[in-house]
Amino acid sequence: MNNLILQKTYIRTRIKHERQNLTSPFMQRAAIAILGHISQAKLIENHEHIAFYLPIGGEVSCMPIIEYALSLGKKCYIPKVNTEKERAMDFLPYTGQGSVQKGSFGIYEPVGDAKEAVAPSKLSLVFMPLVAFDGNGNRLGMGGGYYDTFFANFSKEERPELVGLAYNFQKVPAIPTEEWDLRMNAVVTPNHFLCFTD
Ligand SMILES: Nc1nc2c(c(=O)[nH]1)N(C=O)[C@@H](CNc1ccc(C(=O)N[C@@H](CCC(=O)O)C(=O)O)cc1)CN2
Ligand SMILES: Nc1ncnc2c1ncn2[C@@H]1O[C@H](COP(=O)(O)OP(=O)(O)OP(=O)(O)O)[C@@H](O)[C@H]1O
Repeated sequence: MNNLILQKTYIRTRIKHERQNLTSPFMQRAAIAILGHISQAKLIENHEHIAFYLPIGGEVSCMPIIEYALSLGKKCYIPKVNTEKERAMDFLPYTGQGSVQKGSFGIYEPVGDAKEAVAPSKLSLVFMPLVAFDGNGNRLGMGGGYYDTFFANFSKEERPELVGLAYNFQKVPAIPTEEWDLRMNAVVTPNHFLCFTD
């Protein structure tokens, strides 16, 4: 393995380990605090088609934000790994807890198939799971390359607003980057709404 991949693997392992030990009250408080920043910034109000994720392994929960977005009449989508292609996922409509089941990697995914997926160009706001981030908006994910691949063919202008959700301890001094790594526009933590400039 080259040095860059080793560094990514090291950061990923360390932070994933730290995330495993979070308690449910801690995670609930964080999710509510994050919703507070998002509602105060009126981030949801300007968008109609919004992508979320359903958390695993100590990721920040989007559930309070999803409920808030649904209450505003927004269309919400959740990723589903497309097992027929490499590093591919689709965003399917989220209509409530009854419409999801455990899928790839043990993550809850919508029951429907890829035919129901939203056209990627409709999404204007995407909440991203992440393992670690840095002060330049670089993101380290689970290592599957799913988000990088999904947005690889978008030009900068077409790309939706990418907003990571994280706990404060997921911020690291620097994430080593490869040419395909996406930069996020913002990261929301329980303490801060961090916007990154170009
Ligand atoms: N909640 C959530 N949904 C998501 C993602 C994500 O990061 N988080 N993804 C973003 O890409 C896609 C799935 N990508 C994944 C890529 C790799 C692994 C993975 O390596 N999992 C470990 C076990 C999980 C763990 O460590 O807790 C494994 O299978 O060994 C999981 C998901 C689509 N849906
Ligand atoms: N646009 C791309 N073109 C070719 N290969 C890619 C691309 N994006 C990602 N990959 C491949 O996917 C692997 C994982 O990428 P990376 O470590 O950046 O994933 P990640 O951002 O942590 O994962 P995820 O987006 O699934 O959360 C890379 O080693 C690379 O081989």
